[in-house]
Amino acid sequence: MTIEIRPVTRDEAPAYLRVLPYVNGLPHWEPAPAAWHGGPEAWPPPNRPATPEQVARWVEEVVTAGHFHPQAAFDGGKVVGGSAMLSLAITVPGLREVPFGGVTATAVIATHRRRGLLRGMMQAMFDEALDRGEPLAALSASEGGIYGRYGFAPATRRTRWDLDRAEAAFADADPPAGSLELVDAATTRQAWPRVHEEARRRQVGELRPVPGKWDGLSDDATGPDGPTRYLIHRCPQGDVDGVANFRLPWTPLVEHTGTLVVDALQAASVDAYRAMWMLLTDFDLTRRVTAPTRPADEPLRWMLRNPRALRVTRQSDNLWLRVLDLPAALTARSYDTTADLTIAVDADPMCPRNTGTWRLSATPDGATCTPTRTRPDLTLTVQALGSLYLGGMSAALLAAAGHIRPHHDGAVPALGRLFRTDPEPFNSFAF
Ligand SMILES: CC(=O)SCCNC(=O)CCNC(=O)[C@H](O)C(C)(C)COP(=O)(O)OP(=O)(O)OC[C@H]1O[C@@H](n2cnc3c(N)ncnc32)[C@H](O)[C@@H]1OP(=O)(O)O
Repeated sequence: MTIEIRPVTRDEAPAYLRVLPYVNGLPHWEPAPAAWHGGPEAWPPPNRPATPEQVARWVEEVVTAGHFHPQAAFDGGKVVGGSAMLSLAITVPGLREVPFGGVTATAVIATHRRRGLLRGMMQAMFDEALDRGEPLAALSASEGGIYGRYGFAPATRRTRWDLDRAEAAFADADPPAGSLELVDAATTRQAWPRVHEEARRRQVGELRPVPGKWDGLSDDATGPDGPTRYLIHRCPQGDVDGVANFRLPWTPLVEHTGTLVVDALQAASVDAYRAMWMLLTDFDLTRRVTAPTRPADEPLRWMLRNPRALRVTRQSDNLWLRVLDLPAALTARSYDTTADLTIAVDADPMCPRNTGTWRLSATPDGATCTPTRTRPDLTLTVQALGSLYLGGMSAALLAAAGHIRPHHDGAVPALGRLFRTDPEPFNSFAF
């Protein structure tokens, strides 16, 4: 078997797409209970294999979108695996925007798995991302056991929670300022980009969406999931500052009847956030609300008279991060404290320039990161650095798990103080 790994030409794009599970109708999410997806079901229903018209439409998107960079593995000229990077941007500590390569649309056909094809494509994508000046890579992992070996590690979390309507009383029941409106999909397609743009600039971990992200929203009912309904909030001046997509799905299971599912909710103000949740948690003829893709630290809990009523029913990793260019990444974010720390990174064969000892001199105004020969304060894996980068992971926890090795007392607390951010990083959607 001679495998060739290289970018995909326009003529090869249909064959690249057809190896992908979401195109050929094979499972593309891990089944429960370890599933990373947020839906209430044990395993999401499979897609039907794409029609030739759909493939033709996606080919146009793949080859014409400047931000889409596909790679494929060829065996005897036939596409047997594919992966792609999207050029995106993420909000990092200091509320700065940093470009990154988002790994997506990845698969190797069943006959060619476990032979290093994904490793080969990943290496090609890392090299291209570095050439484009993207110091980070990120992804959502279909399975938790695959991506650590390429240097990725969980950097944000997401939770699914349930709240029974009978327990959803708010501690402060006064109506928030502004007004709510139930709207159609066309209005929502306009509202989402505005609200998300405002919110993502204030939330570490949030992503700049790809063009057309909300174009697919519709008012059509699709099967038992029911049509998506849309809610917006306007501030007293009339501007939209909150938006939510929710459903009232039909189910044959008595225990799931009367469930209102909030698929997405984003607010650019506290009033919009509180007003939307007040309506959605007290919807007539429902019993409970379930929200599948929410931050681990949901302010709603602390708005309730009974905070315990909001029950987390699934928690999983969300965005996995990989530092490709260590000095560029560490100087792209800011730090709340002033500190000098010397960190050594274990061997990183896929991005060898990361390996070595680095002196990070951080202040709230900026940081420098330069190679040094001095004795390090601590040694860590590139995975630990990926988990720490957005400020959501405890350095003490990673040290206790053996991913950080301090060389003197005080090194791990100093690292923790330097990297931690509040609130916890969160990305409201994947790519
Ligand atoms: C970011 C996303 O797009 S998520 C979607 C990912 N796609 C899927 O899950 C679709 C179904 N799965 C697949 O198509 C393939 O299994 C892939 C793409 C995940 C992996 O492709 P492969 O070419 O088999 O991976 P590759 O051979 O490079 O694997 C490298 C290592 O990962 C291991 N590995 C790969 N997949 C798995 C897995 N599912 N579970 C456990 N280990 C795995 C291999 O055994 C190998 O181990 P080694 O480094 O110790 O030798």
